[in-house]
Amino acid sequence: MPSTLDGQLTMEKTPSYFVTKEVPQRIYNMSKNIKLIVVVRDPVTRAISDYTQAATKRPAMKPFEKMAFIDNTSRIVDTKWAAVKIGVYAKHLEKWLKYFPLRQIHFVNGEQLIANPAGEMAKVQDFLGLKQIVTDKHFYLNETRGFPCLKKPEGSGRPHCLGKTKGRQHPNVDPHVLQRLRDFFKPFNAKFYQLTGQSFNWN
Ligand SMILES: Nc1ncnc2c1ncn2[C@@H]1O[C@H](COP(=O)(O)OS(=O)(=O)O)[C@@H](OP(=O)(O)O)[C@H]1O
Repeated sequence: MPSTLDGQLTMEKTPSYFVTKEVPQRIYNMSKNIKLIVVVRDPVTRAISDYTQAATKRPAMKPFEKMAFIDNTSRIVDTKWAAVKIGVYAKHLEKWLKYFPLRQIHFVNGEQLIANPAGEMAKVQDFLGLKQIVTDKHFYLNETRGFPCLKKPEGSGRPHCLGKTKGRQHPNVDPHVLQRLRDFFKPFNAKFYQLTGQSFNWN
């Protein structure tokens, strides 16, 4: 991490921090008072998003319906598959809570970040003790992308949307497979709501 002067905030993001088991202790050793932000979304949609991204790089990948289970007959969810494993948020969070109190962790609701970006950003700014600089004036819905993009409130400068690798079309997944995954994640989601004190209404 670069040095931070008085009055400055340094931010750093990598999605894999949340799920890499050595990271909470490493970060604790660097700073016990650090503020942590985790963006979470429905783990079933997250798994499909993860798969979509991987399948773009590896077109020979098996269909999602085959990847999700350990074999074709038993319908046991493959918890070793990263797309599934990462979505078991409660297990990852428990490791962080051994080092950091909940008040130092802020959870951004990934669905709300799309539906109401200014609202989610207000909570982030609050958590970081910042003035409410980013507001609804900074977002507009890009109809073509179907996602919010950033704009300068004064109308000057070009708007900025995330790159083409974000907000990709997901494959249609067999509804029975989706239901099986929903059932699998249900208790872990409940545990996550209990640990965070927040309900994300994923089921
Ligand atoms: N504003 C805006 N524009 C485009 N996409 C948006 C936006 N806000 C959130 N999202 C969702 O972000 C998902 C991609 O995030 P990732 O977690 O893959 O990003 S990364 O791992 O940090 O690179 C991406 O997932 P996919 O839809 O599966 O591509 C989006 O659903």
